[in-house]
Amino acid sequence: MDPVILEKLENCQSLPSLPAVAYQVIEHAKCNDSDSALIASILEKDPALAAKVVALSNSAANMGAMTINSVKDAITRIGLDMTMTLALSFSFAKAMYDKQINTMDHQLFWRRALVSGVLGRVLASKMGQVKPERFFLAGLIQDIGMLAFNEIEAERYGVLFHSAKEHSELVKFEQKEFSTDHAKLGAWLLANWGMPDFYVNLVRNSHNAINKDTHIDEQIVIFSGDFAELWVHKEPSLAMGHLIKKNNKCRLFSTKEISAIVDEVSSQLPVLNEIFATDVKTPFSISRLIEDAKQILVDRNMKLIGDLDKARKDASETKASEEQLKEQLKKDILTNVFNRAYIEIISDRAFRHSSDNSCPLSVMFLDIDHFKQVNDRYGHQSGDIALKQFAKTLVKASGKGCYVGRYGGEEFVIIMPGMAADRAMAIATKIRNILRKNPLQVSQSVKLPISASIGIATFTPGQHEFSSAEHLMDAADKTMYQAKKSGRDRALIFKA
Ligand SMILES: Nc1nc2c(ncn2[C@@H]2O[C@H](COP(=O)(O)OP(=O)(O)OP(=O)(O)O)[C@@H](O)[C@H]2O)c(=O)[nH]1
Repeated sequence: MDPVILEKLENCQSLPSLPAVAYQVIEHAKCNDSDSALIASILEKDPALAAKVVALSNSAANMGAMTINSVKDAITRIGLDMTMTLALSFSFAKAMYDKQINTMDHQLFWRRALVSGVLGRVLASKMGQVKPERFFLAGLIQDIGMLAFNEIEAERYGVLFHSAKEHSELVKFEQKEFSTDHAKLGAWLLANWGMPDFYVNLVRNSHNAINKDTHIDEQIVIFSGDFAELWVHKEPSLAMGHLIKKNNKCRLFSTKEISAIVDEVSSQLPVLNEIFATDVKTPFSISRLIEDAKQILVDRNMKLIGDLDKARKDASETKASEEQLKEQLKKDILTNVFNRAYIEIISDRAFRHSSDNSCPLSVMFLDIDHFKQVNDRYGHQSGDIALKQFAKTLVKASGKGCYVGRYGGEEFVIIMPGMAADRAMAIATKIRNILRKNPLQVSQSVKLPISASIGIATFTPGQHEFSSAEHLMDAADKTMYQAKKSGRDRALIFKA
C-alpha cells in the first residue's frame, strides 16, 4: 500500500471501532476449541447484541420452523462457529452504521453493505457452501475500507464517491487518486482488528477480476458486491448488464438462477430490516430488469461494432496521413518536387538497379540562367513563382519513370532510370523548348523568358566510367557548369 496512505491509517484516531465483545469473539473464533458456555456468557453480557444474534440466527436460511430464543439455543441449533460469525456480523454492522459521515452517502453505503451480506449468504447456500453465514459477514464487511478512506481523506474521498456512477467506477477513481482501493484499506483494517485471514483475504480480493478458475469463496464475495449494485445503482438495468457480462465470463448462474437469487434476497430483506432497523426494498421487477439489461447489452454490442468500424476507419486514416507525412518529408516545400536528401537516396537506388540489371541511367543537372536578376528586378516572390513553374516544366517534360528534385537554390536534378544519353538529351531539348515558348508572367505587362544550363551524365553498365551514384551526379553537375561557362541556355553531355 502507498506509504502515505498507510501512515494516515496508522495515525487515524477516528477509524470505525468494534465493541469490546467483538474482540473477544474474534479471539475465540481463531481457536478451534472454543467453549460454548463461555461464548454464550460473553455475548449475553451485551443484551442488545445477544438479541440481534438470536434474530439473525432465526433469519438464517434453511433454519427450519423452530424459533431460536437464546444465544445458547443458537449455539445448539446452528453451532458455535456460526453463532460467533453472526455476533461479529452485528458488531461490524453496528461499527459501520455508527460511523455516520457526511462526505459520502452513508445510507447508500449501509444499504449496499447489508444487501451484500444477505447476498453473500444466499449465494453461498446456492453454491453449496457449508457455512453460509461466514459469507453474510464477508459480504457485509467487504467495503469497510470505504469508511477508512472517508476518515483519512474525507474531502477528496467525498468528491470521488459522489462523482462515481457505480461501484466499479469508484474503485477506478480510488486507484487513480490514491494508487490503492478500498478493498486494500478494508483488508488492512480487518487485519488490524485481528480478524481471521479468511475474511481479510476475501475482502482484499473483492475487486479482483473474475473467471471460472477464481476460488469459489472469492466468487461469492465478488458477486455479492455486483448483485448488490442492483439495489443501489441509479439505473439497475445497467448494473444488471454488468452482472450478466461478468457472469458470462465464469458461467456461474443461468438467467433463471439470477432471478431466483434476487427473489430470495427480496424475501429475506423484511426480516433483516427489522433486525437492523433499516428499510431496504427491492426497487425493480427482476424479469423486467433482465429484459432491459439484455436489450442494453444488445445495443452496446451494436455500438461496439459501430465503434470498431470507426476505429478501423480512423486507423486507416491515420495510416494514410502517416503516408502523407512520409511523402511530405521527401518533398521540397516550395516546388513540391523531391528534396536533395531524397534525390540522393533515389540516385543510389537507381544506380544499384542499373548495375544489377545492366540498363543505362542518366542524370541531368539544370540551373536557371541569371536567376539572381529575376529576384533583383521583380522581387523574391516572382523568383519563387519562376522556381515553381520551372519545376513543373521539368516534371511535365521528363514524364513517368523519372524523378525530379531540387538540389538547392535554382539548381534542379532529374534522375532518369533506364535512359541512355540520347533520350536524356531529347528531354533536355523538350525542356528548353517549353521554357522558350512559355516565358514567365511576372506581372500583367511583363513576360520574362527563362532559360537553363543543363549537364547530362549517363551510366552505362560495363563501361566503367562511374563507380557510384555520387560520382555520376558529380559528373552531371560539372557538365552543367561547363554549359554555363560556354554561354548558358544549352545542354551538354558529359565526356570523360
Ligand atoms: N526567389 C528565390 N530565390 C532564390 C531561392 N534560392 C536561391 N535563390 C536565388 O537564386 C539566385 C542565384 O544566383 P546566382 O548563384 O548568382 O546565379 P544566377 O543569377 O542564376 O546566375 P547563373 O547561375 O550564373 O546564371 C540568388 O539570388 C538566390 O538568392 C529561392 O528559394 N527563392
